Amino acid sequence: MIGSFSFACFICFSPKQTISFALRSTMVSFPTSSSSSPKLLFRQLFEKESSTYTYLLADFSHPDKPALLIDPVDKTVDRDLRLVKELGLKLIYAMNTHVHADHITGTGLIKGKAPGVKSVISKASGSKADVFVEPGDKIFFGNLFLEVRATPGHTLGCVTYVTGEGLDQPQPRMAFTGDALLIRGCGRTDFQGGSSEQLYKSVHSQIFTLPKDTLLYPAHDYKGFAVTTVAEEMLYNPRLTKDEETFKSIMENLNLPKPKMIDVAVPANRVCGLQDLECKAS
Ligand SMILES: N[C@@H](CCC(=O)N[C@@H](CSS)C(=O)NCC(=O)O)C(=O)O
Ligand SMILES: [Fe+2]
Repeated sequence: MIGSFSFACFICFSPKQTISFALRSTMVSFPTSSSSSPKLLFRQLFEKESSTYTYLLADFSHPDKPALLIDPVDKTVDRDLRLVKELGLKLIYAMNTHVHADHITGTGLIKGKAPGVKSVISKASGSKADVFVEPGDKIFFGNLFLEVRATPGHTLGCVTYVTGEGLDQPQPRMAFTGDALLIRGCGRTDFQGGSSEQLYKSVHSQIFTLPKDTLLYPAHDYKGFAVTTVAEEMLYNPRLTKDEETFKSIMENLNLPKPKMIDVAVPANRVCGLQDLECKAS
């Protein structure tokens, strides 16, 4: 223990939805060596059938240890909830970066197994969820927050969640890019409102403008990578370093087969995955 202090905590999803309350807290020592902040607990989890990354983030210095999951997968929900329990965290949000086409989101199952957890997705996704986020919104967990950036192009409603700026926030910043930016690649743009023109603009205006040392964490990796940085992708991304016309031509000629689960996954994910009884209509 290194001291105690009072502070205000804000839960703020949009300028219109702000709840604030005062808390008394005790700072605890740095919980993990995998994070660059004294408060953030961070875990990168992998689902091997769809090569999906799920991210667990928590404010470990807050008495409740509030936590969130980004892009949970239905098949690994039990693993993820076990980890949350083992670490003594209170899961408050199960979030998606977009409507996934290759696997069923774990958010619906999580809501069934851990009542009180709220599902989160962008308003632009047109999907059901408890909380709809828009660009600029902040999703607080304890004293930490994620900021929402719109990064459409892979799908219309894709967002990137970026750790907040400021002394108490993790440095370097971390950005969870979904399928907008993959390590040395990017999401395909040939279905679900995809647009290569939009994706190019999204990455260049919303991701490549972040500080160069920002750690980028994608929703998938098919090549064995785990993390990259803005600087690395601006130098070495084989698609996004090209000019816009070349990028569009690359994307038009990918000729990828449709994801095996697309016909099951997209309809399920539009209603927050399996067991969506608690999801509110959009
Ligand atoms: N083979 C997989 C699907 C692979 C795929 O299409 N991945 C997507 C992200 S999931 S929507 C993608 O955008 N890939 C880009 C790329 O360059 O590979 C399956 O059948 O599920
Ligand atoms: Fe996707």
